[in-house]
Amino acid sequence: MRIGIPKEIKNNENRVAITPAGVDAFVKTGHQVMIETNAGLGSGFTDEDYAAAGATILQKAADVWANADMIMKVKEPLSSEYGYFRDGLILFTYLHLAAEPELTRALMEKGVTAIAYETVEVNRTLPLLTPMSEVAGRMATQIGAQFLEKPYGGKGILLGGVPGVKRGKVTVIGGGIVGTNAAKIAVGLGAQVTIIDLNPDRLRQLDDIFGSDIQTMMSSPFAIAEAVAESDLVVGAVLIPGAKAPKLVTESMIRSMKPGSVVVDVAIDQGGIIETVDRITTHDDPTFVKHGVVHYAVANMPGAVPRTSTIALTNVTLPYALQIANKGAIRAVQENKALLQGVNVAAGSVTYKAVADSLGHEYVPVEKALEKLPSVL
Ligand SMILES: NC(=O)C1=CN([C@@H]2O[C@H](COP(=O)(O)OP(=O)(O)OC[C@H]3O[C@@H](n4cnc5c(N)ncnc54)[C@H](O)[C@@H]3O)[C@@H](O)[C@H]2O)C=CC1
Ligand SMILES: CC(=O)C(=O)O
Repeated sequence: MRIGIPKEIKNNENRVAITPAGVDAFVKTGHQVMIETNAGLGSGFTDEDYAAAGATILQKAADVWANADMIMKVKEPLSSEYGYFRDGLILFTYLHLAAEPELTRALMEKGVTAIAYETVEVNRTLPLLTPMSEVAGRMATQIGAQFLEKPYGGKGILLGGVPGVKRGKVTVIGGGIVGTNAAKIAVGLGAQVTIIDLNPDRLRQLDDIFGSDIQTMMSSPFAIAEAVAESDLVVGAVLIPGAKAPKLVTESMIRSMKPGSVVVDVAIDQGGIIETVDRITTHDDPTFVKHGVVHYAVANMPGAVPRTSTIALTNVTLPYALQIANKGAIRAVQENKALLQGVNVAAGSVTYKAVADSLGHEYVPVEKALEKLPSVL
């Protein structure tokens, strides 16, 4: 199979979908890898590194897209890339389609087989989301702590306090991978940490992990309102796989926070859980202030630490990408249930139920959609 790796074009997105080690693995199993020039530079990998591993370096993104059977990316294609879509193309990347109606329509209209990293599922875990959630969770507290500083618009507190001065309060809503990692850093800084989740088993696990370092609370509008009002920093870390995120933090809850407090809505890639976050922000201009509260809503947080993130991401995506390359997309997803659950769009239909429901499209089970595809894929 011919695998194409374009350079990422999202604001400050310095990750790349493959490392030289990944190229080596593809080439050694008989595949061809084409990579856009300088695609890896932001992550510290040069064209020479990729060429030495056996990749062909192409000067233009258009040539990478046009010559590849499968495109591997990090972030969802932007509108300027929709023109590269074509019938039969396999796209393997983060997609977050519940928050991307136009992209979904373009993939459907052009007959792309779109496999989303974030919905590949193994035993109710999301192995291709996990490493980036680890990165974003850790960053969320680090970033929140920075924006609490006065020069960054915050109320001017140190989360850990100092002897004789109260510690700051951090509320993490959603105690999964992002939430646990945000809490880890917050506890490490010495903050007072509350984690809110809907799943009692998860709350028990968190209690076992953190002991008396944190407070756990069952999720309800009442509990969230109470915790948010008292918090210096709120981290939004809820996920309902594939679906648009529920708006759990309302505008009146944000109004109840003290001026200079900070909210970091990590779940923004699925639409966000904070009602007052009405736009995605970028690493260039990451915050805005509403009701006196600093809002951070960057949808590609790990893009700011690309070296760590590229290696962590490709560690988990490569084994699945190799299966697609070795067997073709149809047989690979038929033989691997985890990968099957990654298929969001195929043969012009939405094949992931939560995405179809969120966007009002008809849901077509993957197996049925695959019957319409030519067996060469
Ligand atoms: N902005 C960015 O750069 C990044 C964003 N993310 C996003 O962060 C979000 C969280 O991801 P993960 O932690 O990996 O998901 P996860 O599935 O590990 O955790 C989600 C948690 O939310 C909980 N939950 C569901 N409904 C809830 C409710 N009503 N109230 C409280 N908790 C609720 C679940 O029980 C689960 O524990 C996702 O949208 C993911 O895509 C992940 C990485 C980077
Ligand atoms: C998960 C995701 O969308 C990211 O790492 O950018």
